[in-house]
Amino acid sequence: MDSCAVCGCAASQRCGKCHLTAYCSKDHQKHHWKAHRTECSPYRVSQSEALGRYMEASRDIPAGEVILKDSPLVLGPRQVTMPVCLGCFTPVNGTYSCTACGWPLCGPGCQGNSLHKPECHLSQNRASKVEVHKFMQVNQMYECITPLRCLWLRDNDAPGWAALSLMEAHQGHRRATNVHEMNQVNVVNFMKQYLKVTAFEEEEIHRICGIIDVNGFEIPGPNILGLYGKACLLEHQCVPNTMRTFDSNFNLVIRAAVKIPKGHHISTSYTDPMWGTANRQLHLTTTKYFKCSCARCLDPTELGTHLSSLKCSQCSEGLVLPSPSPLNPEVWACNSCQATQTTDHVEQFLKQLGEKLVMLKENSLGISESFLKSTSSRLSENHYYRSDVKLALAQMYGRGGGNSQQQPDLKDLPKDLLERKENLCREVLELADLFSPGESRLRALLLYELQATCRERHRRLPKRLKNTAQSRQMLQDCAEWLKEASGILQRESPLQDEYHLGLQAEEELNEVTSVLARLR
Ligand SMILES: C[S@@+](CC[C@H](N)C(=O)[O-])C[C@H]1O[C@@H](n2cnc3c(N)ncnc32)[C@H](O)[C@@H]1O
Repeated sequence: MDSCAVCGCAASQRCGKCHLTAYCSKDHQKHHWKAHRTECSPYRVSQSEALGRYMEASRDIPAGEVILKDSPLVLGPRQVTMPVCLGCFTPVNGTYSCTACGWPLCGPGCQGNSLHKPECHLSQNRASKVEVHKFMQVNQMYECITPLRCLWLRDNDAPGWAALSLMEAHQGHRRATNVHEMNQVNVVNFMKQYLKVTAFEEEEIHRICGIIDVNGFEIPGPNILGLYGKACLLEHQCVPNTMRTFDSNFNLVIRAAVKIPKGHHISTSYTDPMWGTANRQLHLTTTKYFKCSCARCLDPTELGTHLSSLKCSQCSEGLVLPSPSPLNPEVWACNSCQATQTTDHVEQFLKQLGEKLVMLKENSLGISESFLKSTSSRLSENHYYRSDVKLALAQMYGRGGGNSQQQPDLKDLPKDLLERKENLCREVLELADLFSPGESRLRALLLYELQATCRERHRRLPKRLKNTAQSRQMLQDCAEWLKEASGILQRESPLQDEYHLGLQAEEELNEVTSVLARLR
């Protein structure tokens, strides 16, 4: 039974807005409103047959508002990882191991790290210490660590275990999959046979593996997976209305990316919003066990962008789209001449192109441009493969350095390539704003590149044109883009490169502002 937020007595009513704070009577609720209104959660938890539990806005939420800050219930290495320190997650090479259990650590400093406690205790049933031999490559021994940290809650943290146990595991769907088989070998059998951990039933271990897959958040950068008791309730949408960041303590912060009106569902993206429909669906069905049927997924044109469309090889104008629906394409058909291609043929073609794309090396400007040229007659202009390459090029042009070929710095970039960089930024930005609306990380990265090209154009102007209204406006735009980019990027954790780019953007903003002040 809940207890009343005012007197602590048994409470049978809840705040009608957030559905979280409880009261014993209407009087106590009224009395508490003055204090509660500032903290009344902007979301409430609802439930439907199609979604299970989900969050909806309990009032209008303005863009940028923090909806939720959630501390991790469990942090552990991702399932597929090379050996990392089980205290701080940095890669390890075996030079130091925990003196109690034998799992490699980065050094004695991490031996007392409380994160390492579960597997350290649970690995001590062995007659000898754990031995890891395979470093600097994926090592299956680590697949058991995050499950062990979850299972540890059962006997050591009752509220944490209760929160974890409420999470969706999709056990029924998982049972017939390869993932279940792999979990049986690498987690269940490994725990029993190698670690000699016998305190958990097989079914319980599988359920935890399901909970990790369905609810885990990958923390960008340091190879960590986190489970969060509240944020796990966020539903997926292919055009989400929130953005998420992690602070340096791995707390998850969810902000409204756009205004979310009262009653609207609050969503995040479980995939990369810049992927095409088939790839997003594949990820969702194989790791989250549901088919997304949002407006974007149901629209063969992906909201008019043609992110997944091909160009017709039979006629010169048409685009080839999945038909009758992207969720169940029987064929791919040209929207001009109606010529069709089998789904298998399209998948095979995209698979081969995808393999080529993976081979494009970082800093290979020429090869990336050739990829765009060679695919221009086969893929739609915005196709996700092309957009991926355009994004890479937008960031590469003017970066300088480079490994094999020396790439020019921005100041030495020929005029046509400076223009090319600017156009690429604008093209990808349009897609990013549509699929990750609001203040997304991708928008910030693109604004940073865009302002760099625009400032460089200003720098190249002859002296007499540097102080016209038009050229001052160029710098004014740069200042606005830098301000927005630095604000977005500095919300990231200082553990991430993006945060440091945010600091750099702020410094550059100061430079632009002082140039503008001198010009006026
Ligand atoms: C991280 S959990 C979200 C919370 C979950 N609904 C619950 O009740 O615990 C992810 C699961 O929610 C459901 N879900 C989330 N977004 C969905 C969507 N757009 N369409 C259908 N199901 C969705 C799926 O079952 C998915 O595996």
